[in-house]
Amino acid sequence: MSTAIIGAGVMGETLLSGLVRAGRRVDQLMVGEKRPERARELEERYGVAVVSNREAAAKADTVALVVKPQDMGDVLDEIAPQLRAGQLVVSLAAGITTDFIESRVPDGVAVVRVMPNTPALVDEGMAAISPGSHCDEAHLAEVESLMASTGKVLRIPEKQMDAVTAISGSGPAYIFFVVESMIEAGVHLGLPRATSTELVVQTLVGSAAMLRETGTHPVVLREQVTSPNGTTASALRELEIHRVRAAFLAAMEAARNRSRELAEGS
Ligand SMILES: NC(=O)C1=CN([C@@H]2O[C@H](COP(=O)(O)OP(=O)(O)OC[C@H]3O[C@@H](n4cnc5c(N)ncnc54)[C@H](O)[C@@H]3O)[C@@H](O)[C@H]2O)C=CC1
Ligand SMILES: O=C(O)[C@@H]1CCC=N1
Repeated sequence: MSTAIIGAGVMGETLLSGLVRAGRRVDQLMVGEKRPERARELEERYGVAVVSNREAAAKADTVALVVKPQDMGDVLDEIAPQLRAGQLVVSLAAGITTDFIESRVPDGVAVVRVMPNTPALVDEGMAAISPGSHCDEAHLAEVESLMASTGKVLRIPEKQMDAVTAISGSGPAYIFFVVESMIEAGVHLGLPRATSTELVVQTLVGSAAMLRETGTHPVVLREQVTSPNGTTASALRELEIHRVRAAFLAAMEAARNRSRELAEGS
């Protein structure tokens, strides 16, 4: 089964590198990319063929669209004449609905919407997938296997996609923001930057491993760290005073709303 990736920016390369690491034959992969210097970079790095979008659409069994939501209409108009029944189009773009894609491709082309995230680069990705209306179990299984090469995959109803985008699609950015803030705080407290960075990164990795390996609720894990009248309680009081919990809710509502706006083309 050949796979084409159209749009090889951050997420397109993440998908491509994951497929290569998972052992997909490079001669079964191809890339369509608008920027010539970026195309050359990927050819050199992976030995993958970079072809026109139309050639990619004509040749591949599965066509993964990884361009910005605002570019999706143009790309679909460009490749639609090359697509034929039986092919599978997979969109990784925020906001873009399967309805939008299905209205622009020939009948009989199956469509699956995916929301991945960047930890896929280290095979710890979280991808959610939703079928379009002409999609059967084999198509979903194909996309599941595509995304499972770089992490976990969850099947969800498409109406949950905007919320999923706000939580796991954008999620790594919130975590990196927290990490960056904690490292900076360590520097303010007098720690060398390298020491602060090592402390914060390992604390994050250790906490994530506890969540996954114990399956214990995060509230319980937080309570275990919070000694009566101790340091953690003092810190958590400040986070509540500064309404960090409310800020997270507002931030993720904003991301969900932005995903909805992208569906409307803005
Ligand atoms: N970066 C992330 O963490 C995530 C991104 N996504 C989705 O992935 C998509 C791409 O996002 P990024 O990789 O971050 O953006 P990006 O800007 O890094 O990559 C987009 C790529 O598409 C190329 N491109 C644009 N028009 C093209 C065309 N007509 N033909 C061929 N290539 C074309 C650009 O040159 C660029 O290399 C977006 O729809 C985004 O919503 C989804 C989940 C996470
Ligand atoms: O920021 C964005 O729009 C994309 C979608 C999810 C993560 N990055």
